[in-house]
Amino acid sequence: MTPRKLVVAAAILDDLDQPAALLGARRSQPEHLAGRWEFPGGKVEPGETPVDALHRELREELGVTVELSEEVPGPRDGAWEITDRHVMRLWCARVVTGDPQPLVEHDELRWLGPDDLYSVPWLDADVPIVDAVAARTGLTAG
Ligand SMILES: Nc1nc2c([nH]c(=O)n2[C@H]2C[C@H](O)[C@@H](COP(=O)(O)OP(=O)(O)OP(=O)(O)O)O2)c(=O)[nH]1
Repeated sequence: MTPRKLVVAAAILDDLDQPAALLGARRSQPEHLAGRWEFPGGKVEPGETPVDALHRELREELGVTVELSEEVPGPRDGAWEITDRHVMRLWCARVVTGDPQPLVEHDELRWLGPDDLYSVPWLDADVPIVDAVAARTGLTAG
């Protein structure tokens, strides 16, 4: 069996101590994923560490540098099963420099507060991960 590729992504929060909003990103490609929302990130390239890959992806996709905080672990050795070919690791983050823009792969970004966290059509695999981020960070309504 071919090992699944590792995708790294960020739950970008407006504030790491008292988060009130999570940054969602709408995919513009490929066609079968276009219009669905996800955590910005991408695949780890050979020779790259997961954390280096995440910083690179966020620079390329959103034009920002970030500070990473805790990882949000998934059930498969700390990773989340997102497709039959990919697993994903996810870290909480905050923007340090730059104003996030949908530069490549996305056509819209939106800060989602507790009341509208599920108002966008997340990729199916991301829904339980959004739940985990909300529970872990206290980003929940009320
Ligand atoms: N970046 C990112 N990808 C996600 C998330 N949730 C989720 O199911 N995916 C899926 C979408 C893609 O099928 C896969 C990786 O996305 P990608 O754009 O970096 O890679 P890709 O489709 O070119 O991958 P590949 O077929 O060439 O191996 O992970 C998420 O929250 N963020």
